[in-house]
Amino acid sequence: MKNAVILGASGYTGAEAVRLITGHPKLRLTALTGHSRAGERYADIYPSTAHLDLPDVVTAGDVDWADVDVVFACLPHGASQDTIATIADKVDTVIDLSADFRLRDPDLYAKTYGRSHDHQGLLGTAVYGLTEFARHELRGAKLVACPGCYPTCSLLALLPGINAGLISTDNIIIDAKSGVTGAGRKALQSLAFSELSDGAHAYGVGTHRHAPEIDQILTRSSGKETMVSFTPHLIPMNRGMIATCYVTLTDGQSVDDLRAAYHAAYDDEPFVHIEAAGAAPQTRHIRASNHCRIGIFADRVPGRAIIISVIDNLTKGSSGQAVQNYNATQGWDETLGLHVQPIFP
Ligand SMILES: NC(=O)C1=CN([C@@H]2O[C@H](COP(=O)(O)OP(=O)(O)OC[C@H]3O[C@@H](n4cnc5c(N)ncnc54)[C@H](OP(=O)(O)O)[C@@H]3O)[C@@H](O)[C@H]2O)C=CC1
Ligand SMILES: CC(=O)N[C@@H](CCC(=O)OP(=O)(O)O)C(=O)O
Repeated sequence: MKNAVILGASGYTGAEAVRLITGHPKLRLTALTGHSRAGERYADIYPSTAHLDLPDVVTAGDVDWADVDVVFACLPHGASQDTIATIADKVDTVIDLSADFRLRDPDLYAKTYGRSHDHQGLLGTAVYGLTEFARHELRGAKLVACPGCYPTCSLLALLPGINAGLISTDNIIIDAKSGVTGAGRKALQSLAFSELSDGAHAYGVGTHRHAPEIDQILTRSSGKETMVSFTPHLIPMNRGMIATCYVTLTDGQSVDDLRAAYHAAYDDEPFVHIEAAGAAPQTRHIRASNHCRIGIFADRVPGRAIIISVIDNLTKGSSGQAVQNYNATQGWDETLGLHVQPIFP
């Protein structure tokens, strides 16, 4: 057994990490941290866990780091890099769910996140953990930067086509929608039921911080400087996310070629599935699971295709992928702890 600590266990991704890790056969939770909720019983924060024997919530400063093997950091960006810098040499592995170690260029990080990156030595050691495309680097990694939820959903939809040279890097358009848990558990007027329960809106139009993250990976994969058009929306849904990607096929390529490339990339993957031709993926088919479903369509505009991807933002989009990444660092079966089936309906 490995001893695991969850930083930010009082938040939504932290709670999802608790749900998954308590079902993991090789992980034992030894500490849970919070910020404003430190000092509380975990069951008072999440009553659904009352039947579990979980540690009380403490601050990161109160954790006894002796014998801790792995830390799942479910903290806001900024707080995450500062906290990880104080513990990285005390534990074997840090799996960071925040944005702090995703962007390779510290200047781009500062521009995107409005603060400096103060731990650039650590930044240089981080592996970008989009598991399906990072296995070799993940094995033995000490610090893993889990991708953002929108980048996970979008990149799973785009990378097989980009890697096979079937999709042009020009004019990629990503239209994405997220459930409200994507914004975390904080109490904000803009996240109130009365503000959100019966409407939808775009946000971060032309400016969202996940666009440079997607650009970075597509540029690295294609070898061509790539910039995507990316617009996220908030929709009245609790958990789940959908990314509809409009792409141009490279000369002479067809949607059948595209489908063949996606099957080649994903048919052996435990968590990524291609829909039958003509079928569109639905968020309710992956709800509360680590699965991603992808639909591939010809556009009515000749030479263009539409690729649609769905994930659960709290599972494949954050804590599920985090557990999958830890399994990969250890060389374990990647599905350990992740046999949670989609909740339906
Ligand atoms: N929600 C999602 O779908 C996804 C989130 N992420 C990323 O995961 C991270 C966590 O997100 P999420 O769980 O949604 O957020 P929440 O707001 O739900 O939880 C944040 C957690 O961090 C703690 N915290 C807040 N401020 C500080 C601080 N200054 N120092 C230390 N701890 C602090 C909170 O403690 P307390 O509640 O006790 O105050 C809470 O435990 C973020 O970086 C987010 O961007 C990534 C992918 C998807
Ligand atoms: C609905 C909603 O607000 N979603 C969040 C994304 C959550 C996420 O993945 O953010 P990180 O990059 O910080 O990990 C947002 O758009 O900022």
